Amino acid sequence: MESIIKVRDLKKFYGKGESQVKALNGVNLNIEKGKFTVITGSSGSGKTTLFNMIGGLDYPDSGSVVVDNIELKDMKEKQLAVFRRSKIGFIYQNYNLIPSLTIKENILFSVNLGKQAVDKEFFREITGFLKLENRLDAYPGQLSGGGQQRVSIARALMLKSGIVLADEPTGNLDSCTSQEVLGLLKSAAQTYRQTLVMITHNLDIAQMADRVVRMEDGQILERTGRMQWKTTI
Ligand SMILES: Nc1ncnc2c1ncn2[C@@H]1O[C@H](COP(=O)(O)OP(=O)(O)OP(=O)(O)O)[C@@H](O)[C@H]1O
Repeated sequence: MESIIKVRDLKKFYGKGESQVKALNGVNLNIEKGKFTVITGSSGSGKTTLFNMIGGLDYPDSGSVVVDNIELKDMKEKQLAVFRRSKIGFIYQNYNLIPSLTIKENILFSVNLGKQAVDKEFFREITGFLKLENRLDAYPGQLSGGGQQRVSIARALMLKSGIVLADEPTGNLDSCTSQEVLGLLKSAAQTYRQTLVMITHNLDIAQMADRVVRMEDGQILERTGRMQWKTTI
């Protein structure tokens, strides 16, 4: 199986001396194309730091991240910004919608930012899939939390980037809405052949994934059997 994301001996330390935090302490990870991977682990284990490295939002101290055959550490800030816009659909806990734009404008925001042509047929399909077709002229504040998260999923999918990174996407939703939104996100990722990487504390969500990797103290533990884990270093 082809790995679309390859992380090699990735390190990111904060601070110096005794107070130094090894947020990523030699992470190795291959993520297969088209699969749904969950990254879980306790608070402070390094999940968000890893997410930021894979998404080209921050530079590591050492090691390498290759996304879709692109080595991220070789890129300058501006190139990374272009990479993020074109290659990654981001989904966050707080939705990150622009309140003064309509739902339609929010969904098209990333595509317009990247100056990509809008595929109108795909837009109709995605908004139908995510049950947003009747809310396109509304504003984010007029939608429920679940509705707003469906908008951010639509915005990520519209990029057709192939990779969707989601950081606790249901963290602000009740459990019933979480299930609905996750079901839609998972089936949309499958239908549109996206590689979905999701950070979550929620073990119910982890059960829906093709693969679960757990982080601890800046390292990846891979499941080797029922409730057994080993480091990948
Ligand atoms: N900018 C920073 N400056 C200093 N320390 C940081 C910084 N960012 C993260 N850290 C530290 O690095 C470690 C890993 O943080 P990270 O946010 O990646 O963990 P996490 O697993 O995502 O935690 P959570 O589940 O609480 O979001 C933590 O000890 C955190 O305090």
